Amino acid sequence: MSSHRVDAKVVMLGKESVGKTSLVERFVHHRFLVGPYQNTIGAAFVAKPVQVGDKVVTLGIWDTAGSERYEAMSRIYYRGAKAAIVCYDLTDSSSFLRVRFWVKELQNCEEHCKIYLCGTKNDLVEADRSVRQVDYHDVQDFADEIKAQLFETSSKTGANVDKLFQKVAVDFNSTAFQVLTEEKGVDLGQKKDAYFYSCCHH
Ligand SMILES: Nc1nc2c(ncn2[C@@H]2O[C@H](COP(=O)(O)OP(=O)(O)OP(=O)(O)O)[C@@H](O)[C@H]2O)c(=O)[nH]1
Repeated sequence: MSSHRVDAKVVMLGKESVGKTSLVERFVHHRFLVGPYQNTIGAAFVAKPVQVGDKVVTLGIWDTAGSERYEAMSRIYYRGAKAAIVCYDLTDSSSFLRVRFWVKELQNCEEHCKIYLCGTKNDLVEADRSVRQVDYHDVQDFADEIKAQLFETSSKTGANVDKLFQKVAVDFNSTAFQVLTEEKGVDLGQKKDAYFYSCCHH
């Protein structure tokens, strides 16, 4: 298998500083970077193989910039994604408003993209319950409505991070998910430009 071979395109979406880069960093490099927050510009790509039973599913993860300034670009990155991890910060209710925006966007433009909702920074909530601004049950109701999976994670402690990406890989590998797959895989080496399609406008 070529190191560029990707089975499933996964896109990280969500308001700036909700912790998208930290989630990917924890999942791929098993670490949590401390120090001044650096916002993502454009998007970053990383591929990671995940063992699913006797198979290996390589996830190609696009970590998009959350800043609204880069929103139009994020639309380019979710094009053709098999899964979208839509993140919000459990301690910031405004970040959940962006979740609704991205979910609508995906429903309108990428109907075959499976949605995962991810409430981040759960360590802060565990340390002090009063900082929680987004209720678990409210989000679970919303997740049921849109047929999405819900995870509450902490990139600091690692809680639920592997579980989230493992679920993405398992779902992709499942028959139900694969019938939606038009192509078996995308070779980034050959199809780099394929990611720069025009985006969906309303
Ligand atoms: N306590 C805690 N802090 C976190 C966690 N995840 C991210 N952070 C912090 O939140 C800030 C933003 O994290 P990023 O991962 O850069 O956020 P982002 O969503 O990629 O931001 P953009 O690139 O601007 O879209 C950083 O200071 C992180 O250290 C977490 O699980 N727990």
